[in-house]
Amino acid sequence: MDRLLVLVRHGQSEWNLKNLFTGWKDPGLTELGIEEARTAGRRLKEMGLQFDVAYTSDLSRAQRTCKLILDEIAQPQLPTIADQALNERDYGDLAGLNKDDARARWGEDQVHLWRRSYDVQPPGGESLKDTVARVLPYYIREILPRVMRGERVLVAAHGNSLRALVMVLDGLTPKTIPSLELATGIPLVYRLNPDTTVADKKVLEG
Ligand SMILES: O=C(O)[C@@H](CO)OP(=O)(O)O
Repeated sequence: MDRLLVLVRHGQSEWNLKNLFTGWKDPGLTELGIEEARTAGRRLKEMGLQFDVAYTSDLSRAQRTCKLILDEIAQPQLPTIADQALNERDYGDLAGLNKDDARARWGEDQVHLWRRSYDVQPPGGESLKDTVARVLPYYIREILPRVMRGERVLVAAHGNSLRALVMVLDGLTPKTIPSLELATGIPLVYRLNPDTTVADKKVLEG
């Protein structure tokens, strides 16, 4: 049985381009982001991958990425479930601020802690730990049972909601998670063992 789970971060957004903290704000994709999403779809197509269901967040950059991928793999009508549980980490009061301006104001180290540490919350927002606490139950309840039944599942979501999932799948720790960066539009192709651990992981880049 093929227990296939593919994770893809959305293509470049307008706010990625402007270097703004985004979180639950809802900017669209840039031209490059659209192209990255199409390229992700082409890579999945080259691997001969098809899906039984897709999951995405409540935010348009992930939904558009999902749609562009499904168009590319000729599955435009695939059942797609959008849920807030897969949204980006809520950046709280940082949302809309320029990341370089934030470094100038609060210092490189503090901004890095807010962006990449496991348990430091940005002001008014979620730490990665908080994000894991909402993404993981949704994964266990909604997504994992399908994968274990042999349904092939695509998840198009966000840098930090997917870092939360990859942390669990790859067995990363609060110490090792800060160095994990997920590039836009690069599919992570997982195959799971019958006990839900990872049998195989491929990163579809280049
Ligand atoms: O701004 C955001 O919401 C995220 C993803 O773009 O940024 P960061 O990489 O800083 O966590």
